[in-house]
Amino acid sequence: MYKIKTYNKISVKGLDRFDRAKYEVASDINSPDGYILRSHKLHDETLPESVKAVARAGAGTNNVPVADYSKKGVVVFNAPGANANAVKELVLTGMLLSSRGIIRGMNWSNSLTDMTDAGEMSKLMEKQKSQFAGSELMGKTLGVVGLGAIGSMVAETALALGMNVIGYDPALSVEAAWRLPSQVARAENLQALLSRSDFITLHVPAIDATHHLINEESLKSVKAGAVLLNFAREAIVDAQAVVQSLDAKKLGMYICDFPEPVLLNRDDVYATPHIGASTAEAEENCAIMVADQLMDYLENGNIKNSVNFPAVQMERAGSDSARITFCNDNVSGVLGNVLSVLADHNVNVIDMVNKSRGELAYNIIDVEQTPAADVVAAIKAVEHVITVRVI
Ligand SMILES: NC(=O)C1=CN([C@@H]2O[C@H](COP(=O)(O)OP(=O)(O)OC[C@H]3O[C@@H](n4cnc5c(N)ncnc54)[C@H](O)[C@@H]3O)[C@@H](O)[C@H]2O)C=CC1
Ligand SMILES: O=C(O)CCC(=O)C(=O)O
Repeated sequence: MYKIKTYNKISVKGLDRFDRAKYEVASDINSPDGYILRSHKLHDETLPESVKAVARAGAGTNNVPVADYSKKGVVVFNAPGANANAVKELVLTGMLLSSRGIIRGMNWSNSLTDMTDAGEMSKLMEKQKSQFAGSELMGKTLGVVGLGAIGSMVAETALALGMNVIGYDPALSVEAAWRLPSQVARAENLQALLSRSDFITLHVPAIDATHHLINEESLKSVKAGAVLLNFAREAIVDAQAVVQSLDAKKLGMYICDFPEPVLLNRDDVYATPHIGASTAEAEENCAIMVADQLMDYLENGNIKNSVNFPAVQMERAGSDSARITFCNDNVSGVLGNVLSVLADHNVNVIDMVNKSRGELAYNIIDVEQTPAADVVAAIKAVEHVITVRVI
């Protein structure tokens, strides 16, 4: 029986993927084999030794101490692209809210509670509506920082609305580059993007390199009146610097998914409570994707969509065979030493795969018979081997 510990509200559609004959799934569970979580922060928690994999039902993994877990041989999965459409739609909403008098206009309408005559209300409305006039998105320039799953969808939608789109992404993957519409112009650097954009939207991960990417210095480059949208992470923007820029009438508005005390109760800030991925569809997509990945790893050792391990997939050699998986420091000779252990114990290898990523290597070896406990112990004892499983 595998045990899965859940954190946060995980879609039932995803949890239903786990066959309850083989899996116990609960928020309160001892010695779990795996975790499924959303934004719950794991940095200050002790990881039980039983945990083999952690599945983030979403995109960002900054709430998981990935580097520490890598050292322990714990695979961290995420759900790339599974909530991108939900975020894209909220970004679009943010752009529309910032360019039209929607919120102020609705608040004004709702304040007319003393009026009882519909005709009088209509007259007043026609007289006052000019204070809520706005501008259109068509023809404006959108700068997209980070052109991955979300950034590319936002860019595509903006182009369809008749906007000009420029993008900046120094780490763009080949796959993401193929996905990108050819009309997206490339900015040489962040400063060039900021100086040309009427709207700036951030879609980068929260990593050391993006910490306070938007700060006092970079905000000097924005066009007067530009709207900044942050549906990525709080840490990417220095909120204090944003407030200074808003007060100086440089930045026009800040639309974000991360309220901070300094941002509250301002007409030029709209802050939603981290609801970018909070749609039924996104929650289901993410939960289903990571549940499937977690099961395939626990039951077969296959790895898909990990942020710290290589992608490794191998068909089972046959129903009579057994599977050994192990992960090790990515140094030479480890696989050879493990194969020597198997040879010394007359364990015949049928099929195998070995891949590495950064400082880690991961291996799947199908063998003719289930290895005895002393063979597993001997593999574990090989220098640089981190974890071993027989499945
Ligand atoms: N508000 C919300 O609820 C949600 C927020 N997010 C946040 O959005 C981020 C992006 O999500 P996805 O597009 O799905 O991820 P992704 O991994 O598909 O795309 C991220 C892109 O950022 C680029 N990048 C990395 N460093 C950069 C830098 N210094 N400058 C410019 N580009 C850089 C990468 O090359 C990549 O193309 C996530 O890491 C997460 O923090 C994601 C989903 C929901
Ligand atoms: O699960 C959530 O609601 C947060 C989504 C998110 O921020 C992400 O996927 O990176």
